[in-house]
Amino acid sequence: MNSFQLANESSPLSLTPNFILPEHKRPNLSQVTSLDSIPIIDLSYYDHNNNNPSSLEVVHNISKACEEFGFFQIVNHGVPEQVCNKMMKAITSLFELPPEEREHLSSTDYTKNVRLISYYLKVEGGEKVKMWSECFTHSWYPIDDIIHLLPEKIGTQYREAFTEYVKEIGSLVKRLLSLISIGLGLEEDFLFKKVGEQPRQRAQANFYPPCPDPELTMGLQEHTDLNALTVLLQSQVSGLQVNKDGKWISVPCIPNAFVINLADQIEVLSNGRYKSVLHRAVTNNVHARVSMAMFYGPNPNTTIGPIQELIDEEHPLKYRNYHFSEFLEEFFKQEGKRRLVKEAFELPR
Ligand SMILES: O=C(O)CCC(=O)C(=O)O
Ligand SMILES: [Fe+2]
Repeated sequence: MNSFQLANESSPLSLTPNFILPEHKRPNLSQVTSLDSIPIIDLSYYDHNNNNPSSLEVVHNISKACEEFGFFQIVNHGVPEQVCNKMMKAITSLFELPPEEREHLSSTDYTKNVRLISYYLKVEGGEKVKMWSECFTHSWYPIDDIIHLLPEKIGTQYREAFTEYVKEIGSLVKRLLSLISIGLGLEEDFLFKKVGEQPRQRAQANFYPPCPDPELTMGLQEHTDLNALTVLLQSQVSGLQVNKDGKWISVPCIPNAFVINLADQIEVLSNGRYKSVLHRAVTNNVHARVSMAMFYGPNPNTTIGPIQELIDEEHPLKYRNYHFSEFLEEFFKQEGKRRLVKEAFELPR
């Protein structure tokens, strides 16, 4: 795959035109603020068997983060550091394979379970501008069915690391969904039951090589995640930015933390109370950056719509009910555009 070719050998600091965004789509990095920050939540203060003040505070802080930012980081979450490190190493090795060895994985067919993709943005005139990233994506449920789909070529290292990682993330997601359910005033297993029967789970390993001019291009264009909840692990190189009240704020790298991102289905289920917010990944010209997004979403046959208990006079019904498969269809229809997927299911005011 020739994703990161430069304009010519003698001028390595110029990008080929197919990576250069029109001016109004560029990251405008000088405008990004680090004054505001997404909350950091220490999960060790939560005791499942005890309604003590510190447990209630954890639930409260998560709920507040979901309302105000749609994003938070968690520390002391119980996932062993070495499991995460192994996963990051395996992803790095995958993207270090010579292009000809990973080329056969790339595909634009989104019905293919395992594939390497390059995202793009369609600009005026229908032209495609490539993002400065490569993403390796596949499902993660049920893990025993997936693991043999991961090609031999990418090695046992990834398979082994992923098998361990997935178990940890599976139970972390369950804990997070119960904390989020309690925060919404629901039974603690509510969201897990709603999303959890044969969920649609996708993993996406993102790779952002150093970019000669980070002001001209983007690692991943602004988007919201289409699933219910995303658990993101990032290497110690910053690049993720979250939109808060129209301003971009950067997400600092904290050792052994996960970034938790509420996605579209929870926004809809919570009738708009919890936010699925725009985020993007920018590049830098020094270090390669790697991240692993674990997307957790409903089965395509699941009916999604605002939870009855969260609708009242003050919070009138905001979205119509739909099968998640309809949502996916709309999502793929908007490929390459600034996606407005959940907006397509909003009810008129
Ligand atoms: O690399 C990142 O930090 C962001 C990744 C992301 O937003 C995604 O994979 O949906
Ligand atoms: Fe995302």
